[in-house]
Amino acid sequence: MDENYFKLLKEYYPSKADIRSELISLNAKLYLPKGTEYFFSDVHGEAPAFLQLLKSASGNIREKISMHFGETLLKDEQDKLAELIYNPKETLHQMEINGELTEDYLTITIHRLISLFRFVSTKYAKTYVRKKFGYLFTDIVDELLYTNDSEFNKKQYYDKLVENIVKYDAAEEFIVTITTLIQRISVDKLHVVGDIYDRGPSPQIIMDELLTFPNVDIQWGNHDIEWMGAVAGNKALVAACIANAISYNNFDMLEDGYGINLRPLYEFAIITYKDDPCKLFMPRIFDKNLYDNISSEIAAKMFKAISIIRYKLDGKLIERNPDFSMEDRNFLKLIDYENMTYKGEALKDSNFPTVDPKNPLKLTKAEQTVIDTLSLDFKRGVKLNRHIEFLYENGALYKIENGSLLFHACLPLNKDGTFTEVDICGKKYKGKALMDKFDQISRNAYYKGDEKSLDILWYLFYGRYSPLFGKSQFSYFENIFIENKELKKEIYNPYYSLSEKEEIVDMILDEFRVTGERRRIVNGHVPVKTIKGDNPIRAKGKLYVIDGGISKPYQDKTGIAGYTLVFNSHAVSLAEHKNYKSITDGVSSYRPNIREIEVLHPRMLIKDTDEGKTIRKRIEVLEELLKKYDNL
Ligand SMILES: O=P(O)(O)OC[C@H]1O[C@](O)(COP(=O)(O)O)[C@@H](O)[C@@H]1O
Ligand SMILES: [Mn+2]
Repeated sequence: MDENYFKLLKEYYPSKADIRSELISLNAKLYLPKGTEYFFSDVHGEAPAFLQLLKSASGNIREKISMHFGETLLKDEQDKLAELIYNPKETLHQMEINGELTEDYLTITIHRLISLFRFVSTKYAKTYVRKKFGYLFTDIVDELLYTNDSEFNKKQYYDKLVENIVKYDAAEEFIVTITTLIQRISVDKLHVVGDIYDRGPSPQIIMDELLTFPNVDIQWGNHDIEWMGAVAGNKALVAACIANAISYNNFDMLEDGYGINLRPLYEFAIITYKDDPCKLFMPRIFDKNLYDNISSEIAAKMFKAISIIRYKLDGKLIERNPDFSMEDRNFLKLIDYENMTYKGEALKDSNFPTVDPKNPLKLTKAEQTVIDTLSLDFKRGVKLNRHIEFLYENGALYKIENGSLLFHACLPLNKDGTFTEVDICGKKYKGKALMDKFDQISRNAYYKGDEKSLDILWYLFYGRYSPLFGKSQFSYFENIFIENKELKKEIYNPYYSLSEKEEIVDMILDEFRVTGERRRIVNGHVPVKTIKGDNPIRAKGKLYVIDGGISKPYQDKTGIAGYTLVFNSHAVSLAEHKNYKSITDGVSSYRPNIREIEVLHPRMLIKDTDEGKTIRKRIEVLEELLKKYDNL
């Protein structure tokens, strides 16, 4: 490192004492226990369940309450305290209505919350805990937290602080502050292994929450890249987002949540498909819209209208990208319009008023207007753009941290277990290089608006060798129009059977240079069918697949409401969530089944983590600075 570097660094440390003080705390920090990492995946727009799991730290806060108050509070009181921590505003509001918000209650509750906060934050350094403080009540929280009320000299001071919080009507705000802190300190890091978008009704609420979270990373899923591509300017992906959303009746999300004006599509659909009942396009309704109620009959017309537009745009994209080798997915070109068949199978619906058999990919003028206006809303939507930007800034195709290699779906493999070479713009990539290339292209699409990169985002959503998709085809056309199951089959990439083997997982971890005694891959994407005996733990514990179906439409298939992975200083554990209702209804008493999978002996300290490595490097540099200090 050259002199200039140290000269610059010296400006941050006005005296040698400053460096020494930093060195002392850094060296000590290495011996604190590692913070708790939470891994979620495939939350698919299910905001209430996700928020519940996040706020309760997958049930961990309830566990802490019972550890701390097990001998002094009845179970019912513990539940109530948990409920207050998860949803402070709503709980206090309800108590006020019930006339339960007495001064006594507020005083006792503040004491309890402080005591719990002290308990959950003991494993962290004071500086770390302080960093989590917001801007409200900072000094008061600090005093209460680090003053022991049993210290005789300070008892009165401590009690007066709490008393005056209540007296000056600040109790409710204070409770909200301290409960948020308890939540924040219980989850040090959040990893979302993809698929925040599609199916469920409110991905925008999940994103709003993630935006407030101090330490979160996202490994993009195929459904995220679809939305990212749409916002970046890929019209075929705009059509896909709208079609997926309407097929699940997510009108509130589109119009109220993201301000996407559906009026042009609506008008176009009711005119064009006036006498067509669009039976095959009825939306699947799991959640009712509160603000934007549209009848299923109209929704079906809109779904069909945008689907035809989608197939046309897909077809054109496939044509202009022969290197994608996706001609067999060019539905409208493959239809035999005389016999109304597709790949030899009869079409269940053959009313295509806007398709010209001689030029099936040509959008009518009205269709063009519809997709142009929708695309403009994707481009301009302030909230949507903030969310997508957040995905770009805090996300990537994969991440490596503390021995975990995280990616959403797969790494394309050949049947013999070797990495599949994928042709991108005339050059072949495989393994880690393939992931890095796709990552870079995803950013070029958004930040530079590069046309080819925009088309590659489409490929990442649907493509045969996309590491985000991992299947032979996405049967969104066949599922609607064709009876024959053979044509609908989506065949998984060999990754899915091969990754059951430890040596394959080791090979992938080696490829990504993930070292260490304990290392693992964490994936989402494929629902783990627990009812059928599927196991989320594979390859002798080196691969976890945590898509267990927080997504409501998938719970019949999985039998549960998903998995979350928790990695704290004691163990890597798998939390199995029973069902959606048990998460969102049993709010306060909710505790998932927790299985400890990798037990860590001795307890894992910061020095054993990636953060520890960074700290050690800092120490090295600071020690060097100290040596040179007088001569700089
Ligand atoms: O049940 P839906 O919503 O129609 O989705 C089914 C489609 O979703 C996919 O599974 C992709 O979505 P996932 O990434 O959530 O698995 C396709 O392979 C499949 O055709
Ligand atoms: Mn997925």
